[in-house]
Amino acid sequence: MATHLCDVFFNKASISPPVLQHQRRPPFTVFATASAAPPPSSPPTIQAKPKLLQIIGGKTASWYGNANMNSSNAIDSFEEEYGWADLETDLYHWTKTLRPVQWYPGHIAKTERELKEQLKLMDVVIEVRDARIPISTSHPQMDSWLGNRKRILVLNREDMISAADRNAWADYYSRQKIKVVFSNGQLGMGTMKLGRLAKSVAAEVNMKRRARGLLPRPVRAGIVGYPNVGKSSLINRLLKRRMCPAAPRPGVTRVLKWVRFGNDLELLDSPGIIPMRMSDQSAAIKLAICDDIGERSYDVTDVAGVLVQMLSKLPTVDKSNLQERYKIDIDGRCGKTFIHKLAVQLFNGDEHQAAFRILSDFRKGRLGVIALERPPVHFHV
Ligand SMILES: Nc1nc2c(ncn2[C@@H]2O[C@H](COP(=O)(O)OP(=O)(O)OP(=O)(O)O)[C@@H](O)[C@H]2O)c(=O)[nH]1
Repeated sequence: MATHLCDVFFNKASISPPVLQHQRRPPFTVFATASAAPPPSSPPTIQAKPKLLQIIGGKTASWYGNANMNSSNAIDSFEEEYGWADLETDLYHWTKTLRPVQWYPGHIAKTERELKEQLKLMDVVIEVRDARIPISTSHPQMDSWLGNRKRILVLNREDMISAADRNAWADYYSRQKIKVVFSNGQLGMGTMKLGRLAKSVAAEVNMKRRARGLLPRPVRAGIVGYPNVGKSSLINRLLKRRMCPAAPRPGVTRVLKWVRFGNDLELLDSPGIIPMRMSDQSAAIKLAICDDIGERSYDVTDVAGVLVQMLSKLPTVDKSNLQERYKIDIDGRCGKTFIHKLAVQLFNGDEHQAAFRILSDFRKGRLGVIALERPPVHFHV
């Protein structure tokens, strides 16, 4: 008999989880040569959870509601509190027994093949990630595909995370000397900076061409990333024209398309790519929650159940808002019970509809600005 989501929650203590994805994956280096990608097939190592969670991002333990404590008190109390690493451990156990999330439609396989070819033409790659889940939207093979090619990292949907989340990520990447642009593809914030950065790369490329006696040419920038992270919207914002189809569901862009941006740049819009096998199911469930993977790949009730449990545990979420919105107690022990209650209350017992309502509220930002990831505890410099 399949283990129920709630049983998993209560029985997790006896099992050791593997090292979580965000603790495994080393960062890449932008505009540089270092940092080899981890072999995609390397088996997960078992590692004990660190005793003390170090906060990256120059933030103090006040993140967790202890604003007035001195540092030693803060650390003592912080150790006792539930943090991001605990959440990842729980997530591993919650997702372990659920139907695996897998999505690799034909157009993605085709895109992957074509992108590898087009990469040879690109002077710079603009990699777009979802700011709510920058780790889960980083493709494990991207480093090996790109090699030493110049790269600009964009965390899009910045409007969906808090200033504290943003600061934590900005600090995390700046410590690794990675240039990151935060953007809002819907309203256009960050696109001017992105345009400037891409054009400065263009200038560099053409300087080198001139030095070799070649005529200048428009620089080619490929925009790549997971489905539905906002690639086409960013291009439309950059061009100030609706040149690429954009819609609130993954898999809208189906073909690669070059468009011209001024005299200096050519931009390639590409369909979202995703690994053929999602070995990290915690990451996969976050993609499903954020609508960054096709809906046919997951069970909506399972995914909404995990979301409820995450919301009830996340140190940055105000639980009273949720209770007020749905008029149901949220205690974090069983997301599916919550969904069942909501179904009875509002949808004549239809749990699918109730689950969909919760996911849609989260995706539309009705539950507040909520990031599902924070920078890893330890990282390579
Ligand atoms: N809230 C918010 N929504 C955004 C942002 N950027 C894009 N969107 C919305 O997200 C949805 C997906 O955007 P697209 O530009 O189609 O995403 P894509 O990465 O090209 O998607 P694929 O075609 O699946 O590869 C659209 O409904 C956009 O309006 C953003 O910064 N904030």
